[in-house]
Amino acid sequence: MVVLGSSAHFHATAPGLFVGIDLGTSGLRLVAVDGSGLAVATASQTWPVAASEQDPAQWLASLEKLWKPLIRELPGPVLAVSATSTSGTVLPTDCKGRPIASAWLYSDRRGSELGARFGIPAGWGLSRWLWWQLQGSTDCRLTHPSDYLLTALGAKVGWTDHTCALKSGYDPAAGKWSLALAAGVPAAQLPAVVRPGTVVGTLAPEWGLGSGVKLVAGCTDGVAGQIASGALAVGQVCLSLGSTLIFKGVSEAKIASADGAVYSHLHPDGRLWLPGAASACGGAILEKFYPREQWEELNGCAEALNRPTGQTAYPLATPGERFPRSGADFAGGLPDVPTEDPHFYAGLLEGVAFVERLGLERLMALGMPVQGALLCVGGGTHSEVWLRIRAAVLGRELQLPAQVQPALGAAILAAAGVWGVGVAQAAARMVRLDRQILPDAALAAAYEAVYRRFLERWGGAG
Ligand SMILES: Nc1ncnc2c1ncn2[C@@H]1O[C@H](COP(=O)(O)OP(=O)(O)O)[C@@H](O)[C@H]1O
Ligand SMILES: O=C(CO)[C@H](O)[C@H](O)COP(=O)(O)O
Repeated sequence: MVVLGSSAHFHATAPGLFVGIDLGTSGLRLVAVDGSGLAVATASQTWPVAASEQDPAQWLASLEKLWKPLIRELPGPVLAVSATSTSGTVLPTDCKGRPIASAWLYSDRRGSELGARFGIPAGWGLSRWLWWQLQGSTDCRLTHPSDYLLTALGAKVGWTDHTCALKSGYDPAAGKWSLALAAGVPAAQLPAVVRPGTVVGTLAPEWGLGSGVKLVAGCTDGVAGQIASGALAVGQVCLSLGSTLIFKGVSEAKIASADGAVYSHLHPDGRLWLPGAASACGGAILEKFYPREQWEELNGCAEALNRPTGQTAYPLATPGERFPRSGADFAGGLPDVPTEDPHFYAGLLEGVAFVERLGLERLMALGMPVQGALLCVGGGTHSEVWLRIRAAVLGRELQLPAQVQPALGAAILAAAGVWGVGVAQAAARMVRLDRQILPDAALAAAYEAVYRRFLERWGGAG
């Protein structure tokens, strides 16, 4: 499905636009914003969620389909474009940057046993890359989806950014491909690494915006969501509830867990770290049980129920979890009422909120600083009742940026590249908070007791 949109007004004070592209699990999204972060046009296309591969020809076809109508909508000149994509997804290309196979998604388990022998954390793209090489295709270059899209738009070949590079075996502290090289990946397959926000080329004329539009290195979708939330100072936390649940904070020190499920990206501005982790428990569970058209009605039913429902689910759409529990076979558990019962839907919302709290507590125990309100982004923020449940379970104020999408994070990187400023500085100009959700004290107390039971059931180490 293709959706186009445009904003009714345009900030005349900001003479130039920035386009952010988000190549996600469930589709492609484009946003054009002005220098104050106001969206002036959007376009998106959804596609069926694949477990293992995506076809780069499909990405390009979607980009071409969305690009023309988007640029027709624009009330001013575009200054720069950047892109974000799923973290851990790898794409083999030839030396000219042309794909030579499908992209292997972050959720594809091929290579995981092989990777474990080299100490590669579960889910990292490096394991898939090793597996790909075993198939005999060694004359190829390791590329990430966002690098590829920018190359297709005209950027030079042979680079990636340090956030996409992390799960492909790059050590941002040392500035070296340490893990990839130790696992035996030939250096010739590995791209040069740049900081997100670095100008990597100019838009090719066939994309219809004239000359001089800068192409700017992007980042992973988790980091883009964090940039879009503005959570870039020490102690700030971004919770991104989309198909998955991504936790990200900001710290002075690098934080990691022994199994690699908790890791730290280098802050795009350097020096600080972005510790975090991702859970497979997230919004995908709703997709599994209910068509999207029913969600609003179900939210209304959940609103009308007496909450807490008393359910202590750990909802996973498919077996396999990374954090706060871990295990390829870990299957979690669903609410113990029929799916037609509104308590089932509400129990799913509550279960995700409990997992979110457990995740946050585990990150804090590892030393991640958490100060003030939590910033929330991702499709899950479209549900009011879910936001109120999350605020009560977490016992903290939630804040929502006006735009809750990773594509804005990419647009902010594009602006930082053109303005020649740090990403935090660009975000301070472009991220606007929309509203806050305060935890209801009585509800929070009631959820505390249910969370204790959730912990007895799921709070183990595994
Ligand atoms: N109205 C809604 N009510 C409840 N959940 C919603 C609603 N709209 C979106 N969501 C949640 O957001 C998820 C999609 O989030 P999104 O950030 O768009 O996806 P992705 O992670 O694939 O990029 C859905 O799976 C669903 O759980
Ligand atoms: O689950 C994901 C797939 O969309 C996220 O990309 C991911 O795990 C977050 O990764 P990162 O912290 O590297 O951005």
